[in-house]
Amino acid sequence: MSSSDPVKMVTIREVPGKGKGLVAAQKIPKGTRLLSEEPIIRIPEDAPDNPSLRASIRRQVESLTDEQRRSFLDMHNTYPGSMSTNSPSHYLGIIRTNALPMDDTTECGIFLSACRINHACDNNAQKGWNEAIKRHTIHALRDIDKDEEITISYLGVIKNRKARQEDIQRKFGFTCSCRLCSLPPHLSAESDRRLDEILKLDGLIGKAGVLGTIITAPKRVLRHVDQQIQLYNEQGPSDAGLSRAFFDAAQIAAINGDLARARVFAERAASAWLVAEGADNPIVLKAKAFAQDPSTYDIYGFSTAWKTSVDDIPHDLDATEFEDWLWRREKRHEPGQPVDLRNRATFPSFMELPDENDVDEDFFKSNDGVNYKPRRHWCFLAEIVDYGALLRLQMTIKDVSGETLPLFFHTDGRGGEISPSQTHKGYTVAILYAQQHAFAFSEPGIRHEDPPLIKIFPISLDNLLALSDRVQRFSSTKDQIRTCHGCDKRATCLKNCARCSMFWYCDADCQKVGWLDKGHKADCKLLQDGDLKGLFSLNWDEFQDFIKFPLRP
Ligand SMILES: C[S@@+](CC[C@H](N)C(=O)[O-])C[C@H]1O[C@@H](n2cnc3c(N)ncnc32)[C@H](O)[C@@H]1O
Repeated sequence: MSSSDPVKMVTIREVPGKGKGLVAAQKIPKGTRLLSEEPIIRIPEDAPDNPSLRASIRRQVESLTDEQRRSFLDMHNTYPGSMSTNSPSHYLGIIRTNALPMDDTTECGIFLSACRINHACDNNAQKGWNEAIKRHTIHALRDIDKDEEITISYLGVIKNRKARQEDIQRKFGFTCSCRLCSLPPHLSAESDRRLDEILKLDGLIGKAGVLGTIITAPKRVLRHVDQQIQLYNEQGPSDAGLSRAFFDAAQIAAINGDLARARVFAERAASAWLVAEGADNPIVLKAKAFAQDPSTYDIYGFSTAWKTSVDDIPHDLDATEFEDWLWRREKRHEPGQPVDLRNRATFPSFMELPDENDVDEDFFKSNDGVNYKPRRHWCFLAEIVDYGALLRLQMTIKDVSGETLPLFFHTDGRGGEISPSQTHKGYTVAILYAQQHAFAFSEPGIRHEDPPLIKIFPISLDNLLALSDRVQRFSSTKDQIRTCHGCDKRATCLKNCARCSMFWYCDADCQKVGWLDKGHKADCKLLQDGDLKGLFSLNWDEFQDFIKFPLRP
């Protein structure tokens, strides 16, 4: 990250097809500050052309040294007006062609070397205004070879090829032929798909809002950032959007009280910004301060749903496990192993459900942009808190995150399909493909229309989840080793319960312990229900066609 002599590091040269450009005079490591310049001329951004602007520009040009003036007048002008190189229109044309924004001010400026840098969509350097030193800086985003051209992006957000080409042509009047714009069609299509997806995720993350889904469904927003970062990394690791994305993740964690992850994300944002902006840039200092003590950040702890301390950062995980922890990724479901009913991707809370009025791409996919079908199956679990029937059966239910909501039965039989013996406080409803519905006369809830999509299990939600924990422990196999439900011994040759075929035992004695002392009598009775067993054995991640009750795994 050193800032050595810029004269030696870069040089201005003719670049075929682009006029002049900046070229590396030596090998330059990633993160090196290539330039740090004060403006020689500054004007208000988007200033209208009027006599006072022209007078200000003339004054500034006249006060340049001879060498500065020569360099300024040698700059490219895409606004040919007056033929005279000494006229204010020519000056203004040069400024409009070359000026770089000074982000924290409302001005833009002419910088003798930075304004010589040509554009590439896969730029190897990053431009930025550093308010602390009042200079414009250029940093190497990756290792740059001697004689390689230094490039920056003239565009704010990187879009697909067609949109980029249109923007560049419209705003700057040239056609970009960088490596990214010259990819063969199939690779270009792949890159476009990633960039479109990144942009779409950007929209979803931006829409989330500090008091919106960041609090009510934080895991979903974090998943969007996780996906975005994976796409950035596939696209090319040096995109400037990466630092922003890590900082977004740090904020999502901090807002929800998760200091451990907030620290890790903020550290990653700081390191990415350090490369692109340099150690003295306020944004790097801000990210470092955030990482140092995320609890001092003003958005910390709006919710305590994810409360952790910075000491909770795990140190004994391998790289993949650490990323899974960091991003709160649901454990991938291993085929042949029982499904975990605590997995919120498959068994979401109400706030995590898709909204009926939106196409939530987390849940649905389309091949033609018109017809959508589920990406996977999902099932909403909630406990009956209350119920009644006026015009139709209605329930108040409590979901996995403790939120209560209404469930209205808009079936042909207005809920009459549900037998009274099932309508019981403390029982758990399971609704396949549930979506959020905005009722005109009540708070948001679920409008249930299709009888085969609902099932009521005679068990409380807490007990169902506890049963799922036991199933995870005593019904799964790792390297052909199982755990005896009676004595916890781990072995390969256990016998399974002949009734439910899900729990395993060393022998009849252990089975007796399991049955009488460890609650298997009740569990086994519940597991006689093929639908409950189905919840544990269905392949939820692969959607072929809609499933319904009774489940046929
Ligand atoms: C800020 S100047 C860059 C320096 C300029 N080449 C010069 O000779 O002074 C911007 C202009 O450079 C040219 N330019 C920049 N990037 C280019 C690229 N990738 N391909 C072709 N021309 C480019 C365009 O004419 C553009 O309007």
